[in-house]
Amino acid sequence: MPPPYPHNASIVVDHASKEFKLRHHRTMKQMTVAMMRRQVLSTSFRALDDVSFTVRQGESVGIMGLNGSGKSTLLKLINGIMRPDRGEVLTRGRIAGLIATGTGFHSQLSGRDNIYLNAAVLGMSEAETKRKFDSITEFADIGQHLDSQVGHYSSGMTARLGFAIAIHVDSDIFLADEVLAVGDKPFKKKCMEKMQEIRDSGRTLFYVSHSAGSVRKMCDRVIVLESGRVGYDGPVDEGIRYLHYDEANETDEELADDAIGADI
Ligand SMILES: Nc1ncnc2c1ncn2[C@@H]1O[C@H](COP(=O)(O)OP(=O)(O)OP(=O)(O)O)[C@@H](O)[C@H]1O
Repeated sequence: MPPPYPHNASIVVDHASKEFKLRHHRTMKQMTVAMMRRQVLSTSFRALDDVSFTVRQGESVGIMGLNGSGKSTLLKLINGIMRPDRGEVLTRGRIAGLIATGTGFHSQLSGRDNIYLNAAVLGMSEAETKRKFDSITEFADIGQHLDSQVGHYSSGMTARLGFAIAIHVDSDIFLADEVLAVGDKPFKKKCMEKMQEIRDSGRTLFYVSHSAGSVRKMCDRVIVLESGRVGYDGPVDEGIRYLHYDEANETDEELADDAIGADI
């Protein structure tokens, strides 16, 4: 990462913005009619608006905020799936993680074949994948479904396989988006333990979550996004207070996640 960025920076987001176009008409016919009537065909919508922060190597950062506030978009910029329209997003080292369940999977291939395919996409050699294969399948714990096509997997099974592969990539930065959203309780607990291990190994952890409990357990800093802007960036407890995510407002699901967070 070139100067003026700090030498120990792992992720630098520098005045980054990302816009999407919202089309108001879906079909060619609707668009033609709208054009003839001189109506607006689309409007721009800023999902991320002048976002800046730096994450040091080894920091674990929780990304929180309401639905649609731009968390996944931010992860996609960091992962390199998307580029910012303005500003810069720089990362140092190898990135792994689960940012959208099932991305990179080929639905007609078996779980077994997808492990090799997905691992290769994430930069693992065939020999490395072979070496780690048993450990990956043990973590995913999808049993006899390993040889069924992934298109027939439940969302939880797809997430299990995706997460199991991602944690076996030797990365410097680990991105996790809602990994706990679809897994069952034992799997959520296993994921949390694994992410704690990742954090304790000195890798950078970037963790999107709505669960105050798991962020409290996992992270030493919280960034809160509000309509695409950084609303808060600082210590975890204050961030959670900023969001008013106190126990009184939490759903059963969040309380269950908190319990898992407290378990480990
Ligand atoms: N490819 C896209 N095209 C158009 N709009 C998009 C696209 N991707 C995201 N958006 C919009 O950008 C906004 C931010 O979306 P994003 O998925 O980043 O939010 P989020 O904070 O991760 O939400 P959630 O908590 O619901 O997962 C949303 O309004 C969403 O509709």
